Amino acid sequence: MHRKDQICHDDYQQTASWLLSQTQHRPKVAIICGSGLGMLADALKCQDSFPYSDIPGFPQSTVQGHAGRQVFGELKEKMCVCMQGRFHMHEGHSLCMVSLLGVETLIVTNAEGSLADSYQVGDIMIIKDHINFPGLAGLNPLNGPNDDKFGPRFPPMSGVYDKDLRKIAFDLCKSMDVSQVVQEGVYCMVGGPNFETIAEARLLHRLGVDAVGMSTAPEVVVATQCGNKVVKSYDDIEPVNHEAVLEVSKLRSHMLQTLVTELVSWMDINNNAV
Ligand SMILES: O=P(O)(O)O[C@@H]1C[C@H](O)[C@@H](CO)O1
Ligand code: HPA
Repeated sequence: MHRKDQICHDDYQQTASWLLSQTQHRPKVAIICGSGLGMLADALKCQDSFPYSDIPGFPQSTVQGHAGRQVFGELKEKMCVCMQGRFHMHEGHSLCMVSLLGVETLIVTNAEGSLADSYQVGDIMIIKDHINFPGLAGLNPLNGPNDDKFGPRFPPMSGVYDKDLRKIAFDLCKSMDVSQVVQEGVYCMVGGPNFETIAEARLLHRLGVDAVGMSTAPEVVVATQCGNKVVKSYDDIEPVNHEAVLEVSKLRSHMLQTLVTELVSWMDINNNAV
């Protein structure tokens, strides 16, 4: 949603309360669907879905391949909420408010560009850590006066990507017999919306970045401040333009959907509908 220095906790709370008044679902897991990966939301059973334009105080998703709906429903009998369309920093928003819905675990997917020499187009990478480039330069979603209702002023970011959930994801990939296309690596967020120059890509590669994209890090920073566990997977691609990104993400969309579905089914979650 909006930057925290523009919108306060009460505003987020009003939006969250409105959503909770419109649905019986009380999700413990939130899934952010990356470019071209919105079918994760379509798979939810007993859906209640809300176009962003109908949600009070919600911005619009403007990137092609992001439908712009908040979808509540069940995945393997676990209550989830999917953001079918995320807000990128380059769209002027940098943060989601799913924590106020009672969500405890965030699963983030996206479609990004590979830099690691050993990666192939279409590989799936499980993120083990990130570099928040805009954040390092002062463009942080936590900028502005801190409201302790969100979380601490100086939240630690070591061990953000939950080790146990990552292990479960890898074990699931083994049992799905797809380990050959699954990688683990470091993701770097850049501001976009232009893709990197060759010199910029080389710089990131030298810094140890395995894949680069324009999202995810701010969502994970905010979710971590709010006390959520995060697991992250994404299609790793070598794009030349956004259409190519969407095309490649289609390659693995089914596999990613199965992986996220199985991961959710393994989570120890108590459903508590109203
Ligand atoms: O939402 P994600 O991170 O999957 O979207 C990527 C990043 C850019 O917005 C866009 C570039 O193709 O796709
Ligand atoms: N760079 C930044 N963002 C991206 C890329 C990329 O190469 N591919 C998909 N999103």
